[in-house]
Amino acid sequence: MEGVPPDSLKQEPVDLADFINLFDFEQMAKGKMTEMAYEYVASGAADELTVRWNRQALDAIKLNPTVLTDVSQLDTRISLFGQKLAHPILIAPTAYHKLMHPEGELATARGAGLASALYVVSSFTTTPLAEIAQVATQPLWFQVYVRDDREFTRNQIQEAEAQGCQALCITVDTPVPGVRNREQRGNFRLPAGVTIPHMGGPIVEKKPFTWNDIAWIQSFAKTPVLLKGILNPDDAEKAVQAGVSGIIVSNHSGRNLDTVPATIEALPRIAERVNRRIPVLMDGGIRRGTDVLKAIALGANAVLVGKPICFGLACGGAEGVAKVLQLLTYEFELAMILTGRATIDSIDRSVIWDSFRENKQG
Ligand SMILES: Cc1cc2nc3c(=O)[nH]c(=O)nc-3n(C[C@H](O)[C@H](O)[C@H](O)COP(=O)(O)O)c2cc1C
Ligand SMILES: CCCCCCCCCCCCCCC(=O)C(=O)O
Repeated sequence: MEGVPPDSLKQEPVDLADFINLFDFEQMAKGKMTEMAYEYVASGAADELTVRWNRQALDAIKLNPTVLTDVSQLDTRISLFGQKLAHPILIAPTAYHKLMHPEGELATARGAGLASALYVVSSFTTTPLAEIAQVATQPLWFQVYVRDDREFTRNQIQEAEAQGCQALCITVDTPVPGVRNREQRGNFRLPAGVTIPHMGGPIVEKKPFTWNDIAWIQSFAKTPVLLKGILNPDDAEKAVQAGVSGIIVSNHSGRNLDTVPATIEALPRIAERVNRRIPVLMDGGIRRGTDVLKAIALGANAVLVGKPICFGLACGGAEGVAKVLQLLTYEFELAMILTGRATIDSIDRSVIWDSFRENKQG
């Protein structure tokens, strides 16, 4: 358990056959992680209203299935920026994987490989990107927190691209972290020996982070640039005007600004404004195959999953991560079959029961 105090993780074997849906992982992970790590992952900002709304809003959407459709040739494949993916479920960037499992991000990358999933590596990775890239068999993207030291950020991005990362997700919703009361009570700190090799030292200068920085990143980035953390349709329009390659509709799992809307609520109006000019991805509360279907129907090209990956990692390392993704893709395939949709392109607004459709279609 290199770099992690032996008592910081409770690694007793679990039988992954016992996990039948994504919610089971959180239950089990609570017993497997230190309290500090569990509170860090599970919590949201302030009163956690947005955390709850992410789930409630997805639950409230009803489906409108079509019967007697030929779904024998089910095809979940998508293409993003020319990259061919087996399915539209990506691993969201989450920090500090060595708090969840001694193999940290290496296990996550292996799990992504087992489940044919694209993995967005956090800039708060506790494992160097070069090592992750060595074990990855699926595409990697890199998430960027823009540093006060912009030369550091430029080097970080160039290093990520040199390691083979195929896109950059610039997180724009966290100029500062939110009011994280549970994290504060848990007295969050990194255990001795766990480091974040791609974040650099402490902040020395509070520098504004604006659209000018996005233009600057695009001036040297060789890979597609996505903005992660868009909720406002006006910002989505500015992102298109700025020439970015894609956006991720996200409220950071309710960890930053509490009381912003659920992402599934923000998604349709953003998708409408973007009007397919660039891909729109979405995350926040995706736990069921039907959630993936609803997000695609309401305008997402793909979704990302955060907390369940952390819990899967804590429960079973690479196999736990893979099991989370396999359960979700399996549920998604069933949802496609049961709604009569054989391809991703055929998942449109008509699969949403009309009380939730903005443009009623009779
Ligand atoms: C424990 C944890 C750590 C996270 N770390 C990052 C991060 O380093 N960078 C980032 O852009 N987003 C981070 N996020 C946000 C996720 O990328 C993603 O937006 C969110 O988790 C999706 O919602 P979900 O967890 O409900 O699936 C983190 C989320 C969690 C739960
Ligand atoms: C080490 C200095 C970092 C400067 C960059 C500022 C970005 C804000 C940092 C927020 C911490 C969030 C950690 C991971 C995360 O996104 C989450 O927990 O959620």
